[in-house]
Amino acid sequence: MAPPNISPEKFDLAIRTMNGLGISRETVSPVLNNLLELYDYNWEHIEADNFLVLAEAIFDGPDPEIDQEGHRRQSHERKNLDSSHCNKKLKVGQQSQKPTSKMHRNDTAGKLSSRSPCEMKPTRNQLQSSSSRLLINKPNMESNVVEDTPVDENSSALLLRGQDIQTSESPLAVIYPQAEDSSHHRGHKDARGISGVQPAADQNYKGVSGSHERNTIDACSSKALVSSPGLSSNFEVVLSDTGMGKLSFTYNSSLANRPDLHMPDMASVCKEMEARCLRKYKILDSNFFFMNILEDTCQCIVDLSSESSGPREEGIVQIVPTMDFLSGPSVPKMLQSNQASSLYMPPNNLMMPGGVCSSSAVARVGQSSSSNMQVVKYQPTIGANGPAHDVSDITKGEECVSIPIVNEFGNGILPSQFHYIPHNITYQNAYVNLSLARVGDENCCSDCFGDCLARAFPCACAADTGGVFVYTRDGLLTEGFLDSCLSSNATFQCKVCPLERAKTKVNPDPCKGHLTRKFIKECWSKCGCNRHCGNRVVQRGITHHLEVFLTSGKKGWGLRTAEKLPPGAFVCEYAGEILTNTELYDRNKKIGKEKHTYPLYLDADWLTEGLLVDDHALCLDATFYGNVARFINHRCYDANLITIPVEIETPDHHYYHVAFFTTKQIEPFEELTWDYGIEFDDVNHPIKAFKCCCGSKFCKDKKRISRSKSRALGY
Ligand SMILES: C[S@@+](CC[C@H](N)C(=O)[O-])C[C@H]1O[C@@H](n2cnc3c(N)ncnc32)[C@H](O)[C@@H]1O
Repeated sequence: MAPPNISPEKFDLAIRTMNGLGISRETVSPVLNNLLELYDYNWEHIEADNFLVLAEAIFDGPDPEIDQEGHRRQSHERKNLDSSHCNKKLKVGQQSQKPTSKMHRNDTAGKLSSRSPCEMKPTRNQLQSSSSRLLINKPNMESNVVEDTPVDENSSALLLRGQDIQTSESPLAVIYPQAEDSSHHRGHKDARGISGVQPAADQNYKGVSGSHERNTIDACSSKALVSSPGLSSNFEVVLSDTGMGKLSFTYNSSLANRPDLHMPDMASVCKEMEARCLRKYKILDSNFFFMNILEDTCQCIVDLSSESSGPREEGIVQIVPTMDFLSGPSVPKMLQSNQASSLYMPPNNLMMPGGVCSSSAVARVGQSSSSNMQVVKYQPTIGANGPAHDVSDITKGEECVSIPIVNEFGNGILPSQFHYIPHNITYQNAYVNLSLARVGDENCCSDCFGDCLARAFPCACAADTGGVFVYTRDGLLTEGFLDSCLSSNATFQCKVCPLERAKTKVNPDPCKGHLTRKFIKECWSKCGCNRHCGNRVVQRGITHHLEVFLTSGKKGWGLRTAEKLPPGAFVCEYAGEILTNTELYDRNKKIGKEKHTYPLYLDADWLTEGLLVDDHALCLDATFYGNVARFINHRCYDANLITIPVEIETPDHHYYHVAFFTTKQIEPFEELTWDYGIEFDDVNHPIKAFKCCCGSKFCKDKKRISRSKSRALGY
């Protein structure tokens, strides 16, 4: 009961606030009474900072009697400390001058010293420096415990959250070993397999949340890690050649002595973290891998640690050894631990716990324990982490129509990751002059209105195509134009083309020649017509129903139409990053010959470009940023699509669009194909040609044909 001479409301509030910390009324009452007496029933000091003085007085007591419920709540709270709490703890640790486990050690809870109230009231700094037992946090409205407590939400007052398990040692990260029930991980992994299917992931999340509550890991940071050499309780993520950067996950030293201590394997930690991220941060992306976060963190440190303002060196960080459970294209290439020493030289002078070790020791670490991770420099691969696919619409709403991903094999496989872009975007050095000033009167029809195709006479925009529009009123290519495109397959041997000129430098191959191309010239924004003008087809984007589908053969993914298409119909343009040829060579060198890449030279007018050099010649690369065209597979000669260069916003043909049109009528669910113009016997090409499975009777891949003939003959 509150003494009669004090406000029962205030007394109750103090009790409730302490209750919120798991401290019983029986414990609080005598301490509060003593405090009131000490402070002459002046509530101001006691109420300050959400009864900080009261809580401190209780915790400074010899044996604060915390009731069973309080214990339960406290341990529950401890297990649920999230990283934001830990960050606050970090601040506390940084401010700390000399950690002591208690304030006023000689005082007792029930009998406070006779110092004056001013002397008695600990300053916030004092309190913080005493925080090795007290975790101090702002009111956390997410916690049930604190929610019960009336707290001024606007107040930045600190709230004591009960006794903390922290010791005065403050490891960079503390991982409490848990006996894991792995069953829920399996569920999570399964959910990951069906990318983009949100309900499944969500279901799984609900299913495992209870067990996660019990297994929550405290991960607090406060100051530099003091790790014991030889102690096997470390995860190491070492960065950079010099070993200057390092992520280290180490057991709290008090736990390191526990007999049941064991280092969980990294795979389990990653799985658990993925489950937690799903639960806590609602990361439903089925392609989310915790290892990628670690890798990104390392990459970020590497990036920020360099003063160089040069272009970002991607993929500098690689984590070894392999994490078998992490498979799929989004995962950075993980090396098998036994490959680590042979394929990738570990960095010299790698910092290890307790000092610098030799590279052979590092190699041993890489090979020996799945708990240790090294990060070594390697040949960059670009775009290791990519966005997840939306299986219902790979375009993510970027096009006027949805284009689903269809896998009829039920194996859950999805296309490799890339960023969907409906239009080309410059990568870095490519120069595309889009200025209005460059579009002269002869290159636009500013005096037109409405639909140019409705005019009695073709406008200026038809001049390039012989004074006739190439489109019909139905939005199809005219038969005449389509035929002329199909028949203009003569190649020209260019003596001055960028490929030829560059052959002694990066690319040693002589130019094999290019097709002479007919251009489409569309009306554009500088014209007077409207967006629905019949001479604007490609720029309006995809209109037909298409599907990205997994082919039954060895071609991987392909593109097909879901509707019947007439000849001359626009399907899509080839969208990707606009690169200079030099950038493409560099990129391909890094990617390696074996990987799928999606480049396309913008070579349709190289003949008239004069002394075009590789730094200026352009190409499109849809490997990392692209649209559905990147899925169109090759077919030798009798493909049902043709690419046609399209001039829209730039009057010269240095940069242009590449559009796919149907060459014939195409039935619903027929695969869309185009002839890449590949020379399958060209062994010198920087990109190794695939084994063609186009199925055409005109197939150019002679090796494949002889192989299949041999098979048919039983050799
Ligand atoms: C532009 S991508 C086409 C999309 C690719 N199939 C995919 O799964 O992402 C080109 C790659 O597809 C494969 N490909 C395309 N046409 C093929 C064909 N006729 N036979 C075998 N593989 C083919 C080759 O691996 C080639 O490098």
